[in-house]
Amino acid sequence: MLPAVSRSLLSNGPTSRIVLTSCRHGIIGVAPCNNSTSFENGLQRCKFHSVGGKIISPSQVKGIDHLRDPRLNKGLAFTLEERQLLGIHGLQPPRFKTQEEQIEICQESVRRYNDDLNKYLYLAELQDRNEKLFFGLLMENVEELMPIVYTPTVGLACQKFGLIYRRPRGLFITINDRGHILDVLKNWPEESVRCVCVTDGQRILGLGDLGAQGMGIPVGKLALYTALAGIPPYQCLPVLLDVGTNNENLLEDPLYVGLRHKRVTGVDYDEFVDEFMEAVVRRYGQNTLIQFEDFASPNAFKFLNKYRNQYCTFNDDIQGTASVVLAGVQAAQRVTGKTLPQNKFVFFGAGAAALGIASLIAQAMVMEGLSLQQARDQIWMMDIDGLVTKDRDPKSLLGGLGHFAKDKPPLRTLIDVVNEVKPQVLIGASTAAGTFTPEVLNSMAKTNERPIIFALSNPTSKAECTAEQAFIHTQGRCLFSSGSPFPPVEYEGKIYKTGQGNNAYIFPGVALGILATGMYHIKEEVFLIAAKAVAETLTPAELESGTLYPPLKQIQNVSMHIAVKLCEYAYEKGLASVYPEPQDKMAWVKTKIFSYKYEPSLPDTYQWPEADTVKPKREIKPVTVHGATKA
Ligand SMILES: NC(=O)C1=CN([C@@H]2O[C@H](COP(=O)(O)OP(=O)(O)OC[C@H]3O[C@@H](n4cnc5c(N)ncnc54)[C@H](OP(=O)(O)O)[C@@H]3O)[C@@H](O)[C@H]2O)C=CC1
Ligand SMILES: CC(=O)C(=O)O
Ligand SMILES: [Mg+2]
Repeated sequence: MLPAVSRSLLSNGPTSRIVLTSCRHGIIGVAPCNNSTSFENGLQRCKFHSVGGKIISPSQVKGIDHLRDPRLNKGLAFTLEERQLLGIHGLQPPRFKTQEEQIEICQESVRRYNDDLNKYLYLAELQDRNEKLFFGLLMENVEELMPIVYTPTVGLACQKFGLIYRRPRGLFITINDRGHILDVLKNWPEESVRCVCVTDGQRILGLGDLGAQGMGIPVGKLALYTALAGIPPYQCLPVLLDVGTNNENLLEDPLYVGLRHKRVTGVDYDEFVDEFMEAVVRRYGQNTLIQFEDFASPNAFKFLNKYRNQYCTFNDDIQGTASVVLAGVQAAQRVTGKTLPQNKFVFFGAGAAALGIASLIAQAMVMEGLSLQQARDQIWMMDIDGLVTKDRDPKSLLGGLGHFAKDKPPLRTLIDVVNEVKPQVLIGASTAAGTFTPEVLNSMAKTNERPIIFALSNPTSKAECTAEQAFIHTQGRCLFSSGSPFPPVEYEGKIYKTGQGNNAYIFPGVALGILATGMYHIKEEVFLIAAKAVAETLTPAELESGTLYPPLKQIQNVSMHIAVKLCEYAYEKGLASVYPEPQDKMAWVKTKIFSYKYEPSLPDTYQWPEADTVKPKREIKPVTVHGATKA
């Protein structure tokens, strides 16, 4: 006998047809076919999930699905009633454990691994097994576990992707899918995707071209969308665009899982990305947020400029990084007492991250009264060839780098530039480990009471200097931040905490603000607002301890604060598309937040067969064994 919900579907009248339904839960069931039923890609859409992908139809879930589907699984937290009514009684040990107890066990389990990659694998397996437990564990232990699901360990996971690959997560779209990318996108089982994070794997952290193995990055970024900003996991889609790789080692590696040829470039590549963007909005709507991540610098700038007024998109490496560094600089002003225009900046590395930061800082200086040229004059850029000067070939100066070129002799080394410029702020985004030498750090300390040092390159192995080196060689006076985390440093009896100057302080909150307001395009002001929001959440006590960013355990509050500020901005400027305007913006933002807490698995709507329809007990018939009759 079918449960009541299905029975009611079957009795929809003589004109109804019954069709097989496949939904995002991978569930097959029956549903009536009528005018309100939509067909797409040969399958009927699951009407039960039309409310934000949250509602689960009990009539369509088999008992065992509650243990096998990571979104339904609660492990030993199913009550006796749930176990019996869902038909999973006996499929688990008889003990009951609350979610809190389960989180404690997971904490202990993850700590038993000495190797970070094994911790990563444990967490990936947990996410595949029990989504709410995974996010509960992550959200309650951000400081301890962010370095595992994110930088630095995610870098190692990408490098070893071919070896550790177990279960699919995210969508792989290859250059061979041109012409039917929408069909591939339709294979994604979620109906209510709101955010896409996409990479082509060409510049994965500071590790270079990892091709298809770069998938770990959008997966990690989107785990932070949920863990740091509460964006529901089913609204997030990680995408890897595989156009090949120029990494010779990977091309020869039998474990490599991507297309085994050099990168496709030029018009074919551009049209491929165009088709992908169109396919996303066709399937999920015009204001689906598309975050570009870890593209090589020329492509990063090209797509940002091409799409920013056409789609709801931003480039995290350019804009998110710019915002987090500006936040750190604004926080540092409270210590140094200098206004933004009173600072000179030297950038070591002049790629996507550095140029994004330089441009946003210049914009912020203009808001404090400088002309754009005066602002740019305060900023000195260096790349692998040394100081960026006016005598360079203009065609080699991409992404607006030429705006910062100086009319100076081409100084080659960082120490020469630091000695010449005497900057207040030194920013590394070069992927070149150890380049902030003791000599460079000493020079910063000689000309500044409180030198400001950012070693942004990821993962840890690529940082321009360690936190310890920064404090030792500036006699404990620097204000230091790094892209990947460093433990606190003890120097001459004092403990210094360091902040993580990472765009993770920005992109989750920005995404939450965009979703809450339905903005169609993301203007540069968004990143100025986000920077201010981060800087103002830093308390004087935290600043006193040496860090330029709020502690990671506060990062969920930071994201909400950013989202509220973006709500205020979007409604004031008429950029929001969600109406009516919510009066209490914080309350509104909170309605968007995913809760990792387990919910009852027997919704009120669930109706069980009435007593008279229950199948009677099986009659026990006597059987004959070797001629004798047994009851
Ligand atoms: N903390 C954070 O939130 C973020 C950190 N990052 C990190 O920043 C780093 C750079 O990223 P991104 O800007 O996108 O990368 P790009 O490849 O776009 O830029 C790298 C820049 O560094 C220069 N460079 C490379 N080697 C040296 C060297 N030995 N000496 C001087 N300059 C050098 C390159 O010069 P040339 O072009 O001449 O080769 C280029 O200008 C990465 O490690 C990335 O992980 C990025 C985004 C966010
Ligand atoms: C943090 C980040 O986005 C990067 O290193 O690329
Ligand atoms: Mg990145």
